[in-house]
Amino acid sequence: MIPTHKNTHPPCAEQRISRYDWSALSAELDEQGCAVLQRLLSVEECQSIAGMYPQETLFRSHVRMARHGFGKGEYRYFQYPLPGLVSALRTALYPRLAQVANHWNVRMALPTRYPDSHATYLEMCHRAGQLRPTPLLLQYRAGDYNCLHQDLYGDLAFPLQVAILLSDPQEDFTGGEFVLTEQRPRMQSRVEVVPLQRGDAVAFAVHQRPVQGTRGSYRVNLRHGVSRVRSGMRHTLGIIFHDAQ
Ligand SMILES: O=C(O)CCC(=O)C(=O)O
Ligand SMILES: [Fe+2]
Repeated sequence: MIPTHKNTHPPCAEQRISRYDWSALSAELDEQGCAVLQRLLSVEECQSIAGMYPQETLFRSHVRMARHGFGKGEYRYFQYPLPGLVSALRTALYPRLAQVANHWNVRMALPTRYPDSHATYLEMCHRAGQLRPTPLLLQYRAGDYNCLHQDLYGDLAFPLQVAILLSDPQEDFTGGEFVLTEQRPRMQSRVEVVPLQRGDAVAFAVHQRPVQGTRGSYRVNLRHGVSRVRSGMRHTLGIIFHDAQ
């Protein structure tokens, strides 16, 4: 029998990241502070990652949001070594976002420049005492929500992060929209609701970004959160690029 050379392996993270139009995504990040990478993960990959939630040995800590006033719902931070796909996505996404981050810092007149490789950036975090991994898995049930926040865990903070919706908004849950707010100096705040399908990733600014004004760039302060889940269950994978103190 003639073997069929159909490649049934999922593409490696670097390959799938390189398929996106990064000049369009970078322009969207510059203009809006967020951009969606449609269908970054397959349905099977989403189910497999969401299915890790009860496997306690994969995680370093478990946070019940209501106890801290963060909202309602729960999340777990992964432990090193991260699951293969989570680690590969973190490594492959970083250099694309580092270019955007460096461009932003030029525009905001901030001196920090980010290295090209995530391994080098993690070494910087580790030298600064930020050793604990930050990728996390979130789980929301009906009535749960995530208050507006910024994921800062020490002096070093990479200015962009990624969240991947692992549940199907048509089948698994209703409500539970990803939202971003942008606080502008001496102006009213702007809100953005980001529509996501299962497997979509949203890249967004962690805490500040430049906005082009009539007389140069000014800085805005961002927060993100999730509106109340009306029914069902919603899982998200969060990829944060700095490690935590
Ligand atoms: O559940 C979400 O969509 C948001 C998760 C979140 O806050 C994060 O990934 O940092
Ligand atoms: Fe967050």
